[in-house]
Amino acid sequence: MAIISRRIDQPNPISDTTSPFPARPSQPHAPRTVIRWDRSRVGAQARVTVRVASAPVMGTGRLASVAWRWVRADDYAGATDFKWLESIRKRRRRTAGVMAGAYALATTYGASMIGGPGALAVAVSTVLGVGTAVEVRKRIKDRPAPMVGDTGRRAAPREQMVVQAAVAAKLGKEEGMRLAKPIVKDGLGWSTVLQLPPGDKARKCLGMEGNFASALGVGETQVVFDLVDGHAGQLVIFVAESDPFLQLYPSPLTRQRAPLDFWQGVPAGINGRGNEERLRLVEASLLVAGEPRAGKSAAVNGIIGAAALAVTPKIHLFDGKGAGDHRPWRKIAHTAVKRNAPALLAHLQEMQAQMERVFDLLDEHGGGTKLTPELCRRFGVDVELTVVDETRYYVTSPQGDEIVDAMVDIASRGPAAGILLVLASQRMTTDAIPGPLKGVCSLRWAMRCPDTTASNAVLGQGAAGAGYNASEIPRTHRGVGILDADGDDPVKLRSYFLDDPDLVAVAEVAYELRRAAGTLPVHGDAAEITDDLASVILAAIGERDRIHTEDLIASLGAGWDAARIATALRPYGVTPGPLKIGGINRQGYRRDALEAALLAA
Ligand SMILES: Nc1ncnc2c1ncn2[C@@H]1O[C@H](COP(=O)(O)OP(=O)(O)OP(=O)(O)O)[C@@H](O)[C@H]1O
Repeated sequence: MAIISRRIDQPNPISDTTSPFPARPSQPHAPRTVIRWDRSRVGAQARVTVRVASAPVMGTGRLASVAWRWVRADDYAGATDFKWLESIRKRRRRTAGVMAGAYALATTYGASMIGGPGALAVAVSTVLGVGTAVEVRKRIKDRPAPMVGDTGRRAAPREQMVVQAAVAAKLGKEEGMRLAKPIVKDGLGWSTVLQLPPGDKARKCLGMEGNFASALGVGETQVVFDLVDGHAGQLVIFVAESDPFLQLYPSPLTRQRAPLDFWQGVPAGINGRGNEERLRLVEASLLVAGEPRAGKSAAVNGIIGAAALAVTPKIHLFDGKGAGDHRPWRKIAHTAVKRNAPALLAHLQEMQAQMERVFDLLDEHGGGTKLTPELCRRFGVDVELTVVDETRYYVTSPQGDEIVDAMVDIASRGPAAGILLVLASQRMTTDAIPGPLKGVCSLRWAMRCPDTTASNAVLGQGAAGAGYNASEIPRTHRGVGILDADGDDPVKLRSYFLDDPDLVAVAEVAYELRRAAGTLPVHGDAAEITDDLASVILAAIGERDRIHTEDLIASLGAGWDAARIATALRPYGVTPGPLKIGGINRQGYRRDALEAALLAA
């Protein structure tokens, strides 16, 4: 069904060469007569003639029908006081009778003045003229052409067009399809609520935005469907003026000059309706997946930036790709390790130990089952954010099984203790993101995926069928993804973007804020960041062949204790042993043992 009728200057379908008449032999020097038999034009002319001829009759009929409904007092059809209703009808019948009498009198008078047939013709044509005007006005109103707003730009379409587009897009049956709310200007577009025919479900329409956009004649990504709370048969339709996902949204973090409240959520990006989406990381672990160059690092950088500006969260970065995507954050990160699976395992085990400590604190102090900002201050603990980029590198390493077990534990129980996990992956296969791990990440962010299977692997089985398919995101829409937070319907958004200079600037502001708050990590300076904790320990041992654990702790600085050193070195098979230094026998470490283990790793 045509929704927006457009004038198309079609070529004459039956040209000279295809004429059904045999071509005349051309006569030299005689002007050639071309016979055009334009069937479509004849049809169009016939249609126009019928439409013009029918206008007076249809308009007069319409007038008569309105008059008749008025006399019958149909506008008071719902009234229950029949006596009162009958009095209205009586009054109207009288008025109609007076008007008909006046009309007859005027015609009779006209006939006596200008002659019978002439007066009759004037009387009839007056009525038909009014009828024609009514009909023409209605046809202009109903014409299915895009409305043009005051500014000359295309404004909201008419109700009828929206309903017709909904029918053409097969959102439901024609009968009973209507708008439940008027079309209103809504931000950078318009919106309305569609009432589906009884029995048709609005949820079924999710994912059919493309069909509707095609029927309406707008871009696929301009249309957003939303469900209406409390009504399964109504659908919110939003249509943006232009493609909201082609715009670049600079991150609001670039304007942040004061510590940010991480507990209020991380600004993630802008959805199809132009509204901001936030990620509540303190409630769940996040999985970000998508094909190469889809925008995972950009999304993750926004999260790290927010945590950095929040001043207190401790940030631990594990880069399985090794491309240095996290380089700007190293100044403020408590851990920044590249391609080192044993180091990740050690860190995860440390996070598990921290998780148990927090749960014990919560239990002992009866402070509830979840960490809150207030409890953080009371217990002197901080949120710990671990970001693992290119997870596949780690889960397929020799430590893979242990890493997956630790990740599953942290992803499922950690958020309540402020131990947060963000995993990013280019691959969605089970070797990259094992099933149990996927199951416990209740925040899932699918950037463009290569196919529906991959998209479902991130968003869950059946997500594509329910209208959420990240493989349908155009390749040009980098940074656009579908965010599925348990408990809410998934939402499409474009992440905020921090270009390289912005990243450096935000990291600089975060560094200063952390310095003022006294929350910079012990190394505190980019130059001191090494690839993993074992290297940090080796650097702290320095030129000494052997060192007692307590001297090593003093050398490493704040944030270190015997347990942390032991956890960091365990994956390398390095354990403390009794060492006699300066005549004192205590537990300590040998430099050569650690060097050998690091070389072998
Ligand atoms: N939200 C965004 N807005 C605008 N452009 C973006 C956005 N996100 C990503 N891009 C563009 O896409 C490019 C690739 O993004 P990014 O490096 O984040 O992808 P990736 O998925 O991490 O890639 P890889 O898997 O190869 O590491 C960026 O350099 C940037 O130009």
